[in-house]
Amino acid sequence: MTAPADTVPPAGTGAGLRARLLRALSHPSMQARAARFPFLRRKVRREGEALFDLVQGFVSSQVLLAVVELRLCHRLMEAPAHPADLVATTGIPCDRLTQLFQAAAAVGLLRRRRDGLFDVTPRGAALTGVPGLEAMIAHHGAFYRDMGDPLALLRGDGPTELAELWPYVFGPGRDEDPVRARRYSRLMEDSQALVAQDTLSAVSLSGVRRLLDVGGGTGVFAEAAATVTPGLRATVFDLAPVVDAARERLDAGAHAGHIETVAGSFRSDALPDGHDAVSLVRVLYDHRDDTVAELLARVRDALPPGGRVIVSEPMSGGAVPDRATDVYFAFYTMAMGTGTVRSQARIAAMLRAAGFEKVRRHRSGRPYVTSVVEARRR
Ligand SMILES: CC(C)=CCC/C(C)=C/CC/C(C)=C/C=C/C(C)=C/C=C/C=C(C)/C=C/C=C(C)/C=C/C=C(C)/C=C/CC(C)(C)O
Ligand SMILES: C[S@@+](CC[C@H](N)C(=O)[O-])C[C@H]1O[C@@H](n2cnc3c(N)ncnc32)[C@H](O)[C@@H]1O
Repeated sequence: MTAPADTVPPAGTGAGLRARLLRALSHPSMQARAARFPFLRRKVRREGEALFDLVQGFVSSQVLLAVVELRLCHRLMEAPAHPADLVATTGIPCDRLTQLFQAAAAVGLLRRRRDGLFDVTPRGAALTGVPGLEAMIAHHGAFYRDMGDPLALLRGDGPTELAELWPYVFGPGRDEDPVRARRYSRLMEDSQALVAQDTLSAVSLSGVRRLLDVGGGTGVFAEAAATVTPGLRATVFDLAPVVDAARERLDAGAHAGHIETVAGSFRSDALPDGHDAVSLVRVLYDHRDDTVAELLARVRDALPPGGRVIVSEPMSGGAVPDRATDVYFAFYTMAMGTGTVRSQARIAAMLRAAGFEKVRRHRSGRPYVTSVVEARRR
């Protein structure tokens, strides 16, 4: 099959040369021949490994899930062990458990010692300490089932399990079950610690007296902001069942007197005013462009001229696609139903269209945790 004429650059241009080279590299005989040249051999091997890594990604993820479900890193942090030591408590035959230990060592979570015992590596120890990470890994079953047929997901055929897990994206009405709201709030709460840490190291809130955290969940970000900003008072705005859970959490914490909660929907209610900054942490990527445009208009209306809006969430790499956000978060938000990851440039454009100026895109140290864009109301 030949490519359409407009995709094939004229012969003799650099792009034409590149297209011919790529076509040649797709032939097995050419791949074998390239591997015979010492200066190409390393490149050929690396490309093979990179392709194999893509092929086996799901299997590695499921090894990780088994490690998490068995609390293997926790157990081995107490004392190094041989797989045989865990047969009785796990109910897994020794030969299979040995395979799991080997696999976990191969992906860098465990280390096989000379005496045949296994212990954890710094990576395995870090896995147990990253707040919310094990809960996130454990809930991936729903996501992976949605990814089981990626073309159906891309076409938007049928319901997805993640949409059931995060029902609030469909708006009030689907989100009144308090047990369900508590469950998703807990997942967000657990994974918020790193996001708050990176957001607050990207932006300084000094000078902000009143912060409104829209879609603030159970108030973890508001608390973190109050902790690093003396004198800051915050308001958490979220749907009624989430706000109930927030109040319960906040009342037991150190900043209860400094953090108010207001229940409402940003789809139908005006946002509370009297704040000099508004944060939107992991909120926009849950929603379609029209919902986001309306929300940003409400944020603008709630702020005084010069007031700040801070957007923090995993963002697409845009012109330079990013592995964590353009793969994992893009498909995660797609499976949620209405969400999408947007690049910093796209969010900046939406902010400008909503009446904001002086847009700043902060460089992210960990795009897989969050990226930040802030702006001022005109
Ligand atoms: C001791 C010896 C021998 C050497 C020491 C060497 C040394 C110092 C090593 C360093 C060890 C160390 C301290 C490592 C620390 C590692 C850290 C902090 C890792 C952090 C990793 C964070 C990860 C992987 C975060 C993942 C986050 C995910 C998957 C979040 C998903 C969130 C989702 C899906 C949210 C969904 C909610 C919604 C609704 C879409 O908004
Ligand atoms: C992904 S969570 C983020 C929570 C928190 N900001 C965080 O990063 O952990 C999105 C939040 O937006 C809230 N939300 C969704 N739709 C909303 C609406 N229409 N009005 C107010 N809050 C809403 C959800 O209840 C949820 O708490």
